[in-house]
Amino acid sequence: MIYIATSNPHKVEEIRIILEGIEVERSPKNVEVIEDGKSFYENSMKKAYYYGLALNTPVIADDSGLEINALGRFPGVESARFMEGKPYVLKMEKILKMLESKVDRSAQFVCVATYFNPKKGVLISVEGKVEGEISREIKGNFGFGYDPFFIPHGYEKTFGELGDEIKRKISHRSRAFRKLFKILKEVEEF
Ligand SMILES: O=c1[nH]c(=O)c2ncn([C@@H]3O[C@H](COP(=O)(O)OP(=O)(O)OP(=O)(O)O)[C@@H](O)[C@H]3O)c2[nH]1
Ligand SMILES: [Mg+2]
Repeated sequence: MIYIATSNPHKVEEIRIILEGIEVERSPKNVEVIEDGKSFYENSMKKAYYYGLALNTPVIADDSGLEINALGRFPGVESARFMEGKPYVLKMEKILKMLESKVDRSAQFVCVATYFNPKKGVLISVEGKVEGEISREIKGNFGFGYDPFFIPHGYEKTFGELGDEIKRKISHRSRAFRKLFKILKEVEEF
């Protein structure tokens, strides 16, 4: 069993599906981590490091977000803090307004997955991405956050409409965590 260094239950559910066969649990402690990093890497490593120290056992962390190219890869590492506390539908409506005058609707979800073993000082971070575009309408209730207006390349529907079956195969999170555990199978007894 391995703890996930997150306060986000949606991530725990998705990582559990991705890492089928490996038992994962949400951290029993909520560790206050200031996510002031300029990159997903910095925030992901910070979360893994501080949770790993607090729990004194190996942990995995995820820092992720949506980058919209015509908006200078906004909201990026600010994805969670943009309009903090407001429902995601309001965040998405605001972003759709920001995109009204733009031709380029390309975007990508990015996830950096980090493993930290405080006993051996092993820290490994890998990135996963899924390219796509921002839809003109908010559609579907699957997934979480900005899923209902992100259409992954190769599909006509949003992640919100496509659901777990597709997302678990192609999402930024599944790509990052599958890559991470491929390495861990070699370097740590997983
Ligand atoms: O629609 C989405 N589908 C996804 O698959 C996805 N993955 C991340 N995000 C967004 O990016 C931010 C994460 O911020 P984040 O990595 O800091 O996580 P968080 O603050 O929720 O929990 P924690 O892991 O930091 O405790 C939040 O705004 C999420 O909505 C997603 N949105
Ligand atoms: Mg966060």
